[in-house]
Amino acid sequence: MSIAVLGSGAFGTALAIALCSGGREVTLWARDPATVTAMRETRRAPRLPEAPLPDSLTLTDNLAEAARAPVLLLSVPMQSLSSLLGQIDDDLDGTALVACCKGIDLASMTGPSGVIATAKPQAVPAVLTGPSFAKDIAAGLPTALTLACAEADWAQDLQRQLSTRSLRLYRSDDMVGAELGGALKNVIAIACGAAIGAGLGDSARAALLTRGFAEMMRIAEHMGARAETLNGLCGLGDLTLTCTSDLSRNYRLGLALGRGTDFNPNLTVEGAATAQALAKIAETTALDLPICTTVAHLVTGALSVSQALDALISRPLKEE
Ligand SMILES: NC(=O)C1=CN([C@@H]2O[C@H](COP(=O)(O)OP(=O)(O)OC[C@H]3O[C@@H](n4cnc5c(N)ncnc54)[C@H](O)[C@@H]3O)[C@@H](O)[C@H]2O)C=CC1
Ligand SMILES: O=C(CO)COP(=O)(O)O
Repeated sequence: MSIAVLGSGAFGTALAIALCSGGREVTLWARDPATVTAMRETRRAPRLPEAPLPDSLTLTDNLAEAARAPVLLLSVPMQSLSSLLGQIDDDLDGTALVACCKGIDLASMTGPSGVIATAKPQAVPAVLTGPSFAKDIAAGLPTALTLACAEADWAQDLQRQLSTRSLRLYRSDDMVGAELGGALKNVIAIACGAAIGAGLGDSARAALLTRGFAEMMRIAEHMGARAETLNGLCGLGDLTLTCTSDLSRNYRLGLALGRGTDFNPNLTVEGAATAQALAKIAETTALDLPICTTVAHLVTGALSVSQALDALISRPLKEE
């Protein structure tokens, strides 16, 4: 059984480490040859330096070679997925492309499964998502994720191939629901971080998390996802983790905005772009998305934290 992970960031590295258990043949691809050389020498990856790379893990900067594996885990940031797939000449007929990124592509306004379907229509798209920090997966701590694939045989096969003793995958055929859960929770996590950073307290965070989840459900229904999917690991599960942990970069961006402190611009914060996509959707549909649109204005600086909170709190009273 051979698997290639494309993208050597924190998440790709963690997945590659976890999958090396159980005798799988795993390759980790990074785009930068110098990074690959350094990883070979140090057996560490720059975005997850605390985790040693197993001896059995193959490291490469050769994309065409890595892409020959029958299962490819796509672990680059959402806005880079389309360009990554465009660099692979092969049409990947019958290859399983498992998206591990969380967000909405701003160019196509679709999630990862839509990007895959456009770039590689002959491939089998799937989504791996749910509450999990790279650090925990790499350390072998217990983690449960959603593996979504519309093709039943593939879903079962991938679930088996990608589960380990510490990584427990639940199966779903609702790819849109699974990928929306992962994308949308990041936006709500920014809002929750901002509330805590501004000193508004845990009760305000619980309100944002719950009303944010109501917005996630509205968007999911509009996009044809099933409510039960969002109630699972990839929706409610990941929302809970990301809105309550300092390990989350989305939450930490919110904290920095709330506190008025600096934030490292080199960190991957998927919720910032996803919020812009949601603001566009709110503009062009009748969907009521006050928290998501407020976050969109907050991250661009169009609203200050106090203006954002005023805008939310002064909305007309309504039924829950
Ligand atoms: N870090 C985590 O705990 C988790 C991350 N994710 C998701 O995984 C995705 C990737 O995130 P991280 O690995 O954390 O990010 P990261 O910031 O640690 O790494 C991103 C990696 O992608 C590479 N990259 C960027 N553009 C590229 C391109 N065009 N071609 C090839 N490589 C490119 C960068 O060089 C870097 O190695 C995100 O969508 C994130 O939401 C999902 C679950 C957990
Ligand atoms: O998706 C994640 C946890 O499930 C990681 O969260 P951040 O991208 O906010 O760090």
